[in-house]
Amino acid sequence: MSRALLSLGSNLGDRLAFLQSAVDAVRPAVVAVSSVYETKAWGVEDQPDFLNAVVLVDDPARDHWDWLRTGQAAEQAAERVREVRWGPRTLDVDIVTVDGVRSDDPQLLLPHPGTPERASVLIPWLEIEPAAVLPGHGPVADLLAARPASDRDSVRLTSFVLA
Ligand SMILES: Nc1ncnc2c1ncn2[C@@H]1O[C@H](COP(=O)(O)OP(=O)(O)OP(=O)(O)O)[C@@H](O)[C@H]1O
Ligand SMILES: Nc1nc2c(c(=O)[nH]1)N=C(CO)CN2
Repeated sequence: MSRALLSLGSNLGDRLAFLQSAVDAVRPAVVAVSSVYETKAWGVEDQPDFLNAVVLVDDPARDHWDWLRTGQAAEQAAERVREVRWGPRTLDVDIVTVDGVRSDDPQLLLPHPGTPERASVLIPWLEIEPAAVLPGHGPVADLLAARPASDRDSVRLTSFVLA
């Protein structure tokens, strides 16, 4: 069993199409896909708004490294150019959690260390798993409640739909 939560982000080009391409890359394993949210950029703030979503996947045949490779292949297919840390990108696929796996390998940190601070991940995650728990950090609802209101307000539900 390997159940993973992937976070998807795009702020360059046809953002919705790039998010859809990531969902397509994991299609047979998809358990749930969140709505699409438009979010103010964190990290490097002077860049276009992102579209963000999360997808829950399950495939007993895959381990956490397989999910990383799949995400990176989707990023490459989106012709992502790696330039600035936290800078603009056609597609970002982060592996948020894989079962209860903890990893401090820099190639695959699990859970993804940015998660507790990112309303752009916590809000869509709660939408599809209201009782979600981030291993080592506690209930996702509590993590979101701990964020300043400005963070929560920087995430807006859109009417875009991922198929
Ligand atoms: N949980 C993870 N999910 C995806 N990539 C990870 C994870 N942990 C470590 N990495 C590594 O991070 C690198 C990718 O970094 P990337 O350029 O996407 O960072 P970023 O998206 O700018 O920042 P952040 O990781 O804080 O969202 C890859 O080399 C990958 O191996
Ligand atoms: N709102 C938002 N901001 C970001 C995002 C993202 O997905 N959403 N990804 C980044 C690069 O990792 C940098 N900043």
